[in-house]
Amino acid sequence: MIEVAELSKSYGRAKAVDKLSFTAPSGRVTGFVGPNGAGKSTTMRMVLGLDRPSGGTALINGRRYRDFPVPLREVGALLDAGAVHPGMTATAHLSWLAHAGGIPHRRVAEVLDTVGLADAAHRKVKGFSLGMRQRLGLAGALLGDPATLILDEPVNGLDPEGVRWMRTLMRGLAAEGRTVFVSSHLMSELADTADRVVVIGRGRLIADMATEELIRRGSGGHVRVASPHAALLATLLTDAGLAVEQAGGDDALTVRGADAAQVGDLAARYNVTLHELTSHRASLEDVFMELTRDSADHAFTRPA
Ligand SMILES: Nc1ncnc2c1ncn2[C@@H]1O[C@H](COP(=O)(O)OP(=O)(O)OP(=O)(O)O)[C@@H](O)[C@H]1O
Repeated sequence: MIEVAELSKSYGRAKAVDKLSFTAPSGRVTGFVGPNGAGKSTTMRMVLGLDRPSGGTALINGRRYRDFPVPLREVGALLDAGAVHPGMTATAHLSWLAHAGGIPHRRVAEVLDTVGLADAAHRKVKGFSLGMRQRLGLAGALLGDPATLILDEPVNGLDPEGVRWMRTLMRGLAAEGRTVFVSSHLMSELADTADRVVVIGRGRLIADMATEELIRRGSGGHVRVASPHAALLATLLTDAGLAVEQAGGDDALTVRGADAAQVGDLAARYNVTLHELTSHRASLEDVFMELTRDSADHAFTRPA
């Protein structure tokens, strides 16, 4: 379990992370999402003891990262997949990490196999694609068979097959009881993977809840209804206090503020024939855009 309490980091007068509190439980994939510059990497670096907090605490299974005698056995991290010496082979890089972290050398071949790089074990990293580097970074994170994994944008650079593979792996690691804490600036990347999401913007907590609940709370859901009497139906729905828009084509309407049953019941009461009645849930991406609309990094939106 990762417990972050009132965690803050200032760079001069700028607050990269601002009194952030959340928990990432064990046995779950917790997504950590926010627009570019929201403070995700800074938070992860503080959890990993790489940056010193200006205030607050970050604990992994009740201890600070730097208090673990053999950290690699407790926490595996994938931060910057580019941070590998290009002249090293995959095996040499992992052997060096294993040696430095007090991990038995046999783990090198095991983790290369887990991440699908066994065939590239003796190739130099400079010839690796971004996706292969991500896999190698993940192999490094898994080396000490840790109970906690902290992965910063792990699907970055992976092709669709690689993304699917990474999702399955993350879910498998959580199913084994591990804490999997994974960041992305795209909510959609985590929609099928994360049990919980922690959403931040400008260093502050925006939401911390089960993924399903976050979708439910979003206002992007709507009902699509089509009728040969669309104009009459639109009037009836509007009179009932619902927001109604034309949905493309003369016969179709988009209705917000009611579920499909309520729309269908209302149409039945007035004997209005329906040709279509479908419910559309808000996508996680819709909810995310709604939540973070005002918190995107200024530098990101400022015109060049
Ligand atoms: N070493 C530093 N010195 C000064 N400012 C920094 C430093 N590191 C990060 N920042 C600032 O802190 C804020 C948060 O950055 P951070 O990299 O943590 O965001 P992020 O959510 O990981 O973004 P991205 O999705 O783009 O990686 C940004 O405004 C960034 O410019």
